[in-house]
Order: sequence, then C-alpha cells, then structure tokens
Amino acid sequence: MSGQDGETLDGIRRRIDALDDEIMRLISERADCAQEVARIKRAADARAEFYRPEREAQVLRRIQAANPGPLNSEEMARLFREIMSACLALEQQLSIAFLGPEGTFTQAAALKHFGHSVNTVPMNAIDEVFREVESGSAHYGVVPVENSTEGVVTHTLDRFMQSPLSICGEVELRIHHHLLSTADALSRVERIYSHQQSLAQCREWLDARLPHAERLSVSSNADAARRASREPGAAAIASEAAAELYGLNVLAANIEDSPDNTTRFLVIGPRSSGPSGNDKTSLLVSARNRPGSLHGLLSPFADNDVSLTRIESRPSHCVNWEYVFFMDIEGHAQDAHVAKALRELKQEAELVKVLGSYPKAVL
Ligand SMILES: O=C(O)C(=O)C[C@]1(C(=O)O)C=C[C@@H](O)C=C1
Repeated sequence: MSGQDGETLDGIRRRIDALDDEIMRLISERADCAQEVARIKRAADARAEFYRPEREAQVLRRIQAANPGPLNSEEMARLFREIMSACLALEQQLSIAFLGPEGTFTQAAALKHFGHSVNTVPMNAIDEVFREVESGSAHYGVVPVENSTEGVVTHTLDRFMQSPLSICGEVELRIHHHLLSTADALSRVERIYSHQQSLAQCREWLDARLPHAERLSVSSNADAARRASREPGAAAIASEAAAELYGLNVLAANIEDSPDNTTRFLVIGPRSSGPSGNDKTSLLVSARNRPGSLHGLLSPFADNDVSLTRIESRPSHCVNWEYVFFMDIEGHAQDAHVAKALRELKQEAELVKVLGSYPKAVL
C-alpha cells in the first residue's frame, strides 16, 4: 500500500503490534498470579479446590461493569472468560463431563461456562454425567435442566434425589435450531431426526414448511445430525456446531418457533459454591402429608423476604402418590435471611435437601 492511507494503516498496525505485546505481557503476569494462587491453595489444603465459581462470577461482573467500550460488555466478559479459563488450566486441568455426543448444546453450555481450556468429555446419558462426577472420573458435569418453551428436563431433577453431588453453577444458552441435511433443497427432505424437545420447539415451522416429512425422535440433536449425514433424504434439527462437525448444509436457519428460546443448564460438582453476592439456591423439599402443608412450605420464604423463582413438583419414587418439590430461591444459603428461612422450612417439611448455592449466570 502506498500514499497517505497506506502510511496511516501501517502506523495503526504498528500501534496494534505494540498493544498486542503489552496485552501479552499483562496476560502472562496474570497467569503468574494464578500460579501463585495455586501454590497458596495447595499449601493451605492438599485437596484444595482450584476452581472457584464465586470468584469467577465476581471477576466477570466487575469486568462488565468497568468496560469502557467500544466492545460491548458481554463480548469483553467473554474474552476474560477465556483468559481466566487458561489461567485456571495452569492451576489444574479440569475435565468436564457433559450430555454428549460432541456438538450438543450441553457441550456449548459447558464451554460457555468454563471457557475452552478445559477437557469436555461426552457421556451418553444424564445419569452417566452424574456417575462420572460422583466417581471422581470427571471434576464437574453439565446437564440440561429446563427449557423456556418445553419446561423441565425431568431426568435431571429426578437424579438429584439420589445424588450426593451439589449444584455449583448455572448456564443459560440461547438456542437456535437449524434444519441440516446433505440434500440441497427442502423438497428432498423425507425424514427429520431430532431430540423430542427440539422437534417440539420447531413444531409450527415444521407444520408450515415440511408437513409431510416424517418426524423421528432420537437421543440427541448430535445423534440426529450424524444420522442425517449418512442417510439420503434425511435431515436433522440441530445446532450450527453440529452442521460443521458432520459436514451438513444449513437448509433453513433459526427455525425455532419462539425467538427467545433459552435452555438452562446446571453445573454439578462435589461442593456448592461460596457466596458471590448475587446467588441462587436450589432445594429439594418434601411435604408432610397433612392439610395446608404446601402453604407451610412457602411461608418461610415470604416471611423472610426470600424470592421463590421456581417450583416444580415430581413424584418421589419412594411412596406412591407422594411428591417432592424442586425450588429455586434467590440468595445464598449462607446469607442470613436465607439461612433463617431454611431453618424455618426445616420445621415445616418432611425433608429439606439444599442441592446447592451458586452464582447467577453471568454470561
Ligand atoms: O482467584 C482464584 O482463586 C484463582 O484461582 C484465580 C482465577 C483467575 O484466573 O482469576 C482462576 C481460577 C478460579 O476459578 C478463579 C479465579
């Protein structure tokens, strides 16, 4: 390049190079700090936890609040998410079990939460994710728990009834569904594979655009993509990541009926998180079998100004027709008003199990 524009471009690129050197020096200094933190943690406790969800949430929230622009705060936090992920990997290489196979939304949720410097390990079923973490083969696990259009993932809630694991984080993921196929036109699609929840989330689009194609539910969207890559005339409803992984064409993008289709995932591990200042607590509660018992379970929250953000009932599987409630409340179990509400709840309920306190999703 020549002329004044060329000189300006070269000049700016020299500034960018100098800034990159400075950013690299600062990231390396930050990584040295993380190694120093690891030494302190190890000296205090041989079995120390290196991953600290509450601290990570605080770091990301502070970055979002301090961001001067022009990058938006979410973008800036995503960059720091990756820096912190790389720093943590220097302290300890984490393995994260997720509901597989490769390319599922659960894997995307795991990477969104932990960043890309962890090993993600695909499991065939939600139960296997729990078992992998319970046995210590994986440090943490990520499982879906509820979808904004289709409701709760009952498998996940039921599994908490027997598991000693705690919830130590939540992840929210905007879900976009695409119709993927090796075919090059919608008219060639005879069969559509997907997970039953995704088929349900795209029902109106399918009714309008592909009313005659057969709909077949399979164990995951990634499994659907794998089948679509092998069978002529087949399509899958799955993510962009699955399109890339299985070499499929995107025949139609964003076919979900509800534009703000979000799935919530839980991070499970051996311990819940410390207080971060903006937390949630999940509980499993069973009622005493007597009149007014549900009212009795709810009043400790109202009396102590604790917001109940979700309540689901599930059969207990112990006694026919007995139910347990999964509840999410705002605040950490160590917050004074939450601790008081929980003490009062324990007087009312047959059983109260705190499944975990954890930072509200930041990204
Ligand atoms: O502050 C800590 O405890 C650290 O280990 C440092 C750090 C970070 O890079 O900021 C890394 C991992 C933890 O999960 C939280 C934060």
